[in-house]
Amino acid sequence: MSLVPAPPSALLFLEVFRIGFVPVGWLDLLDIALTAVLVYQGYRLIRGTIAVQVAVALLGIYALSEVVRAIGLTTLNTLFGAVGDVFVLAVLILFAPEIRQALFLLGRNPLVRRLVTQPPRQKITDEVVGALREMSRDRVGSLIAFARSSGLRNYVESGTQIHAEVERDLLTSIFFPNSPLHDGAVIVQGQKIEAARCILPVSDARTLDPHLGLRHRAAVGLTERTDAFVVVTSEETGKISVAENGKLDVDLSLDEVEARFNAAFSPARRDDDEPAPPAP
Ligand SMILES: Nc1ncnc2c1ncn2[C@@H]1O[C@H](COP(=O)(O)OP(=O)(O)OP(=O)(O)O)[C@@H](O)[C@H]1O
Repeated sequence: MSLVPAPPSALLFLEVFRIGFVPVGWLDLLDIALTAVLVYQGYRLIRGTIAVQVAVALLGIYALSEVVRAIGLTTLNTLFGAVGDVFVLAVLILFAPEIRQALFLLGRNPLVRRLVTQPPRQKITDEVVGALREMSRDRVGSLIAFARSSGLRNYVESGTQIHAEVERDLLTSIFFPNSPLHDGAVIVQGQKIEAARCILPVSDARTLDPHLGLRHRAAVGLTERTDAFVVVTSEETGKISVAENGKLDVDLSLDEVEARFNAAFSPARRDDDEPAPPAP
């Protein structure tokens, strides 16, 4: 009895049909489909260029070498063998521009981009902290809500849709006092500023400082109903506050805000997050 485990391909091989006495399995079908896609994409890439003629010539040489080998022409076979040794190198050199373009296109594929690029969270943090620094210094009132697991669609729809990158200059322009969008809240979902001028639910919690105005109460109100993370700059004092889980922390430094932001969006934190308390 053999103790050597069967190769995975043998385990996965499930016969679908037979061509004569040759069994065809799911793996073969997958293999054929992937090869077809690859060849088709390669063809699309070089279609209409001189590379087509080069590819045809190379295929011709390859076919000829196989014929020569099959019928046993020794001298020619040795010659083609020598060519075969440098075949891969020749393909790489001859098709360098096409290969570069294919890799470039592959890198632009959203699926691959997701795998190979870091999520730009740090960039968002930097942009937001930069905007908060400016708005706090210039005493510009602002209210920015960051969606986490609870969707904020209802609130997004109450405002003006933007769907733009999170950038410091855009945030400061939105909240600039003369801007038509400065009233209300900005909502960030994922990597985008989804909307501005959004109306958030106002908290009437008696535990809040009675001097707090509507901007801060709206920040708390949203976090009572959802697990959003909200930052506020006060127009009156320039202080920066963070609202989370129905609580407001006032007068935080930029470093503290950054730490809170990073903690709120770290994957570990998301997993152990308590659900937001129900709306009162
Ligand atoms: N429900 C709401 N949703 C979103 N934004 C709101 C809401 N209510 C008020 N605001 C925003 O808050 C602004 C009013 O701020 P108010 O002065 O009452 O608050 P505050 O908490 O004292 O803030 P600040 O310290 O900046 O003055 C409004 O101009 C508006 O932009």
